[in-house]
Amino acid sequence: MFRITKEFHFSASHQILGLGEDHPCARLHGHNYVVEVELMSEELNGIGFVRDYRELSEFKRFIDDTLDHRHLNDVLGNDCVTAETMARYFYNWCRQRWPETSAVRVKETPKTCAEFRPLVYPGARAA
Ligand SMILES: Nc1nc2c(c(=O)[nH]1)N=C([C@H](O)[C@H](O)COP(=O)(O)OP(=O)(O)OP(=O)(O)O)CN2
Ligand SMILES: [Zn+2]
Repeated sequence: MFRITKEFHFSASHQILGLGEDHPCARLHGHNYVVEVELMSEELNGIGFVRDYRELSEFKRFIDDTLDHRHLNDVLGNDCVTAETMARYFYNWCRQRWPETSAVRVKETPKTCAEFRPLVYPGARAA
């Protein structure tokens, strides 16, 4: 099995409501987000790629156009924008375009990481 990853970076604000008032994340704050997209395949295409990293530039454009330097609660339309919910949101976005997508990780800080990975990897053939 082959596995490739590519990182994407953006900055945005959010506020997690429903936490106690004394919880710092209930206050408006921001992160320099790092999103890591993972693709897996048992086969390579004729070039020897799981998929050309350059094809993932569409995800970079999506992030820049819709999320970068924005307030995530407004963009995503809810007040529970956690690293976990973002990882699932990004997974679904990537999976619709690239069937080899196997997981997405979201890092809000250098010390934390949330991953969405379906329990059963649906599998995909190389494009
Ligand atoms: N399971 C989750 N826990 C928390 C999330 C999350 O998305 N999922 N988010 C936050 C905050 O939004 C933010 O990420 C702060 O996290 P925290 O680790 O508390 O960051 P700090 O830099 O303040 O941590 P230090 O321990 O002071 O370094 C909180 N929890
Ligand atoms: Zn936060």
